Amino acid sequence: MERIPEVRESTRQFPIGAKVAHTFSTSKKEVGIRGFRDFDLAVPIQTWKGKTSYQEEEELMVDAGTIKRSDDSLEDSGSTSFHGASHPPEPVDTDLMRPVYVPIGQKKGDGKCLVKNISLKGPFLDDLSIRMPNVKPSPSLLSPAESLVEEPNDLGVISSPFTVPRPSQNTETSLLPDSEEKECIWDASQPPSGNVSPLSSIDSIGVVRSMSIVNSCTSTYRSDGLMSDGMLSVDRNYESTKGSIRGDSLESGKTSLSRASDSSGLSDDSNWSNITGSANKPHKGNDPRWKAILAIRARDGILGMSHFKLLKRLGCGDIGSVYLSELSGTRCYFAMKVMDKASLASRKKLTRAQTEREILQLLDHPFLPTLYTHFETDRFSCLVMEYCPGGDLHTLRQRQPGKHFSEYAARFYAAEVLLALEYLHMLGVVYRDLKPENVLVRDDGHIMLSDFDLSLRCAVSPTLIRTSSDDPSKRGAAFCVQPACIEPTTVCMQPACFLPRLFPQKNKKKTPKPRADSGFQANSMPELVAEPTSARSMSFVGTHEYLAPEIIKGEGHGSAVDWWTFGIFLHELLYGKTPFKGSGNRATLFNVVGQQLRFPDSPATSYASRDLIRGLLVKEPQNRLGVKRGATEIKQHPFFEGVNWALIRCSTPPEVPRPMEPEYPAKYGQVNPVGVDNTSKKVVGADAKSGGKYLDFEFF
Ligand SMILES: Nc1ncnc2c1ncn2[C@@H]1O[C@H](COP(=O)(O)OP(=O)(O)OP(=O)(O)O)[C@@H](O)[C@H]1O
Repeated sequence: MERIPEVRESTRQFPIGAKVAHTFSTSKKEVGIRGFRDFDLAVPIQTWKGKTSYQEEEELMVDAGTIKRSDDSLEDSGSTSFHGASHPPEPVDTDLMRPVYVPIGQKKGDGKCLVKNISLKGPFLDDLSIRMPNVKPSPSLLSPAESLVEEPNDLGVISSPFTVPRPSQNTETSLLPDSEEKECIWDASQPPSGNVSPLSSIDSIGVVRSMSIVNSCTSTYRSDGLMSDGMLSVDRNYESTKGSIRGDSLESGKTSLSRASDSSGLSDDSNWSNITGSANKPHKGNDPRWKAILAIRARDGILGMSHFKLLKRLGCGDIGSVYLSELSGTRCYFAMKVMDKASLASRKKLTRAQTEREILQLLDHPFLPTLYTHFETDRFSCLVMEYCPGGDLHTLRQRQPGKHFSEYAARFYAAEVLLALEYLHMLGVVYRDLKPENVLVRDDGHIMLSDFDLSLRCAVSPTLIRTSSDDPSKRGAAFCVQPACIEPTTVCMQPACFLPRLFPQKNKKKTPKPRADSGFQANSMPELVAEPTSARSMSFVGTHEYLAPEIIKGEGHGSAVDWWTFGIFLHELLYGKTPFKGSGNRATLFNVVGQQLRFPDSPATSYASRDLIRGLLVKEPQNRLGVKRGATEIKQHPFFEGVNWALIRCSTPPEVPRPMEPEYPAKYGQVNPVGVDNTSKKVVGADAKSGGKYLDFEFF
């Protein structure tokens, strides 16, 4: 059983002006804070409050053990400045996610140290001791060995003194300015390439440590093969301000949060939209919306705001608002996500927006959104996507008797989501934000997984595993060995849809065997394993009730988080609630990490469904169902027995939304984002907000 983490009752906060101790004790043990000299410092200075967005950075100074505001003088050559809280520290509260703000930086030429970023660490005692291997103290503070390290420049910013372990896997570098902060991912199966800073190491307690530094990260390779460090991350806006209430339920409004890195600039590749054709989406060839887009493009050259009528706001997310829009005169409807570029920049959400766009560009799958075009105006960045009139699964669930889906419906939606996740993993995309709110229902009742701004892009090497009955070692490689999901009486067999002719089912009820033994059924079936199992991120990303334990614990996470969230998702569909929800976010996170999974007494569910959820909600990611062979092994679970994976898109969904009303414009009028005249493509002034033919509304 897992240890229930202790609360850091004795964590101190340091108000401005306070003297900062070099060490302090906790209820568990003394945690070393070796002081500013080494920049080996963990200073909790600010309590994070649930929905607070820290947008305006304000420098706080740590000066010889004293925290000051940035407007105080920085004369002392030993001073360290760091971006800290945006307002004075508040009294200590009991919020679980109290961050430990860690200044990191480097000495400037004048002896001052500008620290660019801070990191929010997890809630546990171990997080208090944070090694800061990236930081280059002043020569006078260095040991002789450390003095050999290359000197920092004197620009006052970290220029990139550290080595990205696997640059080829950092997929976010292409369009961003050098000074961007980026999430750094790495392949945990490989030692880092290039020069690792001699200062890189794991801390004394062996806890994964990572810091966000401008455009760089550092890594440590542990002898057990796990990367212990290497993260580019800072986002104090890590809880989105969305939190909207959907449906009538108290548990609605799950909020995505992100401590992943954000950037301060977005590339303007406005040409991109107009080279996006069906060429990279071969399955869209017969789509009338593609044809309409292409026809306009052939006629007018490029597509822009003036080609669309915005009819209705569908919703508002953390990085933009989504509008139902019509490609004028075509009766083709789209969902247009409109993002205010200045707002993105000021809120450091540009990287998220860019990630989402890049991922959308990749997709061509029936259960994932089609990005029809993208364009930029002076003020806005717009993504034109497929419109889903059926709302989201959260709302749909609220309408079900007992506010939960039948097992039949849950299986259907879960199966489609599973295929979407499988496809994403094949593309090297870890989705990270699965929840019913993000599963939209198309006009035909099939699903569409939406919202990729929290996703992680990483490298993946799809592998075709050919097993052979006469090669036991290879045979084993294709088997799903997930003891955690297997109870003594359980058999994980190939579902019927995988067995026609090829693999006759063998008395599975009479002779239950562990799944490892049942793997013989696949003894000649080639299997594609396309799971980005080695990618690791240190970001704190997701939605409280859906966060995987490894994310909460800050251990580094990879694609297994999607299988965890898939388990929570299935639980919510079947029972109408998530399994670890507590009285607040703090309690929820504790439950996720430490509480055993227990199923509600009602509604009654099948053993197979519970077994699957149990297998997915294994706290240790390495033992979780799906982690070895991805969706393939989940598809083979008995819960999905009978699912015809290849033809599921042709099956009849549990519910089909009412047909779309044809006269949207008449009903809704035409609406327009504030400041945009989509007939002239000009940004118009404040006058345009009042009156006129457009309805105006705010963005965020
Ligand atoms: N393709 C679509 N069709 C119909 N409605 C959509 C579509 N895409 C988004 N929406 C609606 O717009 C809302 C905002 O979506 P958006 O993806 O911007 O943010 P989000 O899902 O709320 O999350 P986040 O804050 O993480 O971006 C959604 O909640 C959904 O109701």
